[in-house]
Amino acid sequence: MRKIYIFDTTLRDGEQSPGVNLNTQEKVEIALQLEKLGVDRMEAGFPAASPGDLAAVNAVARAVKNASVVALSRSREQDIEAAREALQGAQDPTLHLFLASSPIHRKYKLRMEKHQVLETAEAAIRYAKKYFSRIEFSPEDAGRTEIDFLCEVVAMAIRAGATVVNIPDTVGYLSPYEYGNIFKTLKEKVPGIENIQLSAHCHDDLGLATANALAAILNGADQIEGTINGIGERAGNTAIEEVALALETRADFFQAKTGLVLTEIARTSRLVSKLTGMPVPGNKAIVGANAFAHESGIHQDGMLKEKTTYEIISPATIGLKDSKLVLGKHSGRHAFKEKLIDLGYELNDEKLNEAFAKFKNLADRKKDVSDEDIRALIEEKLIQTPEVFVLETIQVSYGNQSVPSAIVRIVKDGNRLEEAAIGNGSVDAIYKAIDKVTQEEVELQDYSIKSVSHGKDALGEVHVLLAQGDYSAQGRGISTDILEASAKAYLDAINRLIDKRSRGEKKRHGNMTLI
Ligand SMILES: CC(=O)SCCNC(=O)CCNC(=O)[C@H](O)C(C)(C)COP(=O)(O)OP(=O)(O)OC[C@H]1O[C@@H](n2cnc3c(N)ncnc32)[C@H](O)[C@@H]1OP(=O)(O)O
Ligand SMILES: CC(C)C(=O)C(=O)O
Repeated sequence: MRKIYIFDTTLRDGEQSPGVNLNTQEKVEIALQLEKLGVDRMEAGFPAASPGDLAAVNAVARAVKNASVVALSRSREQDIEAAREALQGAQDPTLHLFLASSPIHRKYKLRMEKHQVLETAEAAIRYAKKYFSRIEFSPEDAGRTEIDFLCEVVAMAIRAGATVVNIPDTVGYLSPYEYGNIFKTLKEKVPGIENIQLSAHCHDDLGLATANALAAILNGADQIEGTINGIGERAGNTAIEEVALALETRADFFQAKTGLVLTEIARTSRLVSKLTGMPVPGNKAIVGANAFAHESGIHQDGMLKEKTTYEIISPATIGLKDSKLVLGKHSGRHAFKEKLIDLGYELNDEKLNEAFAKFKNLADRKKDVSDEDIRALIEEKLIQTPEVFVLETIQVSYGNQSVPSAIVRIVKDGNRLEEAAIGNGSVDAIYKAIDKVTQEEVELQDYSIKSVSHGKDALGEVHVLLAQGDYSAQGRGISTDILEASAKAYLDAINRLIDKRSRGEKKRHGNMTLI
């Protein structure tokens, strides 16, 4: 199996993500984690960019023992000197020199002719060779460079002493077929190419960074450059975790592997996200929160029967505990029952069906149904008392300049009863309308509300305590809407009061309710 070297540039190209700025301590923390991950080379920064970056690269160079620390430099002596200073103390330093080679960059940015590009790059490599035994050279925007000129540039870099030649698709312009062909052509045409390593550096402007890196591997690339979570300039770089897992999962096809400690991937991803402040999208391959989460009933049923039906990678491979079955409106009974067992509930088929119907109802109104939501649903069911009054609908009118009003429709013995009322607030209006329907004279002694799950669509749980003469009862209501939860709690307490009264179950002692 061929070894593919991993050149991590999270601390350099990754840091070029707009809005990201890592201080020395943060760079060292990430570098040490990258070392645990087992990257072969790590680009720590661009020392000529600022004294702060020079110091940060130096701190990384001194901290890291098991990977080559790399510093980026333009093809200019002053940048090379800055990189030299920054890499002092490194066990195995690499200098990364670059100069653009494409017609657009030559004409507009560098204002150089082809021969000047060749001369400038050669002079820089030869100057650097006095100080560095490992030199990587990158013809920037190689992807849009005339192939014959690119061959000339690569041949020059090899003659001048580069040990790795990198082929950047700087603007993420190429298709995998075209990018792979560049490697094939260089291998066929450039003398001495077998004496150096060829590297791939791709950007994700067209969403092709990982595909292009894999195409490069299929056509002879020895090294892949990329970042954790795919962060980087504009749309980012090849995500290292994607390449590593593609090679691992499809070793049969690629016949190549990285030396990464794959179980460190999830931890590294979280650290990079935390310190760069760049959240990982939920649907991001390998490290996104949904990468091992299954929502639909048919998939969940398959997963419960045999995980490989819907998972090509085990979450343990990247250091995660387990896959997640996320309950939502597409879930089925198998997954729901499994979740209940996890949460400690064992219901018979009839109760399960009832709970499942309630769950589907909630899932229609709520994006994710959490464990707390399910507990709340089940417990509400288990402690339910006979329902004399059943809430059918409420309609509330509220404006900060008008008097709140509510209309409630309640079913009793199969008859629909409707009443309207105004109140000091929306809840007060609802409660007055309910009083009119139930004709029960009750005193609201306590009202509390709390959220039982997270997010804007969290379930709200309302508790009320009602008193009527010698009787008192608590009521509880749960809904994604707090007014509906309030109405349900109030009616629940009235139903319990009626139940207690019918059983002669008195009494309150002071503020204590006997249950
Ligand atoms: C594809 C990539 O990701 S390359 C890396 C990109 N990263 C960065 O640019 C981050 C760090 N950069 C910086 O801090 C600054 O750009 C610096 C310190 C390097 C240079 O700053 P300044 O001297 O103010 O120059 P500025 O950035 O405005 O312009 C770049 C100059 O470098 C030249 N240049 C660009 N690439 C190279 C190169 N590889 N080798 C030599 N010269 C180069 C440009 O032609 C321009 O030269 P000019 O001033 O003669 O026109
Ligand atoms: C410096 C080079 C490798 C680069 O980052 C690019 O071309 O994208």
